[in-house]
Amino acid sequence: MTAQIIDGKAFAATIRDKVAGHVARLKADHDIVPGLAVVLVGEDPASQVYVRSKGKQTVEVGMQSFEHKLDVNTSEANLLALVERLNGDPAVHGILVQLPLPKHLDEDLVINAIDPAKDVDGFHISNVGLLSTGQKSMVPCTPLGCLMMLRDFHGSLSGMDAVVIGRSNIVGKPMAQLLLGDSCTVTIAHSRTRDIADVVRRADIVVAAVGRPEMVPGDWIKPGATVIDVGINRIDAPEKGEGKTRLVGDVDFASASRVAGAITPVPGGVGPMTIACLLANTVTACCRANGLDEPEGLTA
Ligand SMILES: Nc1nc(=O)c2c([nH]1)NC[C@@H]1CN(c3ccc(C(=O)N[C@@H](CCC(=O)O)C(=O)O)cc3)C=[N+]21
Ligand SMILES: [Mg+2]
Repeated sequence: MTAQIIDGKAFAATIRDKVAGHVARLKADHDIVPGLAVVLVGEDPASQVYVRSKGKQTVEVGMQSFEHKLDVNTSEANLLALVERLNGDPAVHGILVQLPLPKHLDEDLVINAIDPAKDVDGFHISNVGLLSTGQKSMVPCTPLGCLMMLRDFHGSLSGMDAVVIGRSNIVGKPMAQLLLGDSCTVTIAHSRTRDIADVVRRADIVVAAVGRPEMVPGDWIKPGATVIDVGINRIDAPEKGEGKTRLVGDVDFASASRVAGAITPVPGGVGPMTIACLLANTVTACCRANGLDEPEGLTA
């Protein structure tokens, strides 16, 4: 069997089209332009690439983009002062502080300083609590994108066995909450899970989010299962030439795609959906801030 490829890049383009439509309507009917502020501390090259990509796509769908770049040695007080300023800025509906932060900055402190209504990453403890109790919240972009692809492919997820590999606050835990919300039977597996191959082999849905290149082999996958690969790992690719690299997921695509029913590729799977959902969350936050009906099909 050869798995169907779930094209996240194409799906993300349809999400951006919907977002652009809502943005145009907000402008025409209410003279409102949604704004997204992205804060980058330091000069990590990969982070710079993502931030540039976010800014470009924000503008492409008609929203305002505010980029704030701070020196790698910036103080916590300085960063918190910026967050406060953005919290109070009515042109800013969404705030994203790019993670990871340099070691001397307390990520939890900074994230929880963001106004939860502007927390388009969904990382603030208020949003985490709201999501886990099934209340309206801002939902983390990567898990939201995964959920959208799963719903699109399967329709209802009710009663399916889902295994999430990885227990991070940014992907694993919120992913599990969303799958539970859609009535899956959810297992979270991680580095200490016993007989992990057998645990994963039970799953109708596998979401791999560990950040270890190609750690999930095809023989962990139940024939016909749907595999969502969240990992984006840059590895050496000497076969492409001296010093070259390539992107791979947390799943061994070659072997898994021979067993799975459907699978997301890397690149072109979850990554583009993450950014599309960031734009979707910004429109949602803007509508809520203005007491307007929020866009349908762009929230969990
Ligand atoms: N507060 C915060 N929120 C984030 O959402 C966040 C973050 N910090 N820190 C860094 C990670 C990483 N991230 C990616 C988003 C899109 C792609 C993406 O579009 N990737 C392309 C490939 C890009 C390439 O070629 O390098 C793809 O998978 O097809 C990748 C990575 C968001 N992050
Ligand atoms: Mg830190």
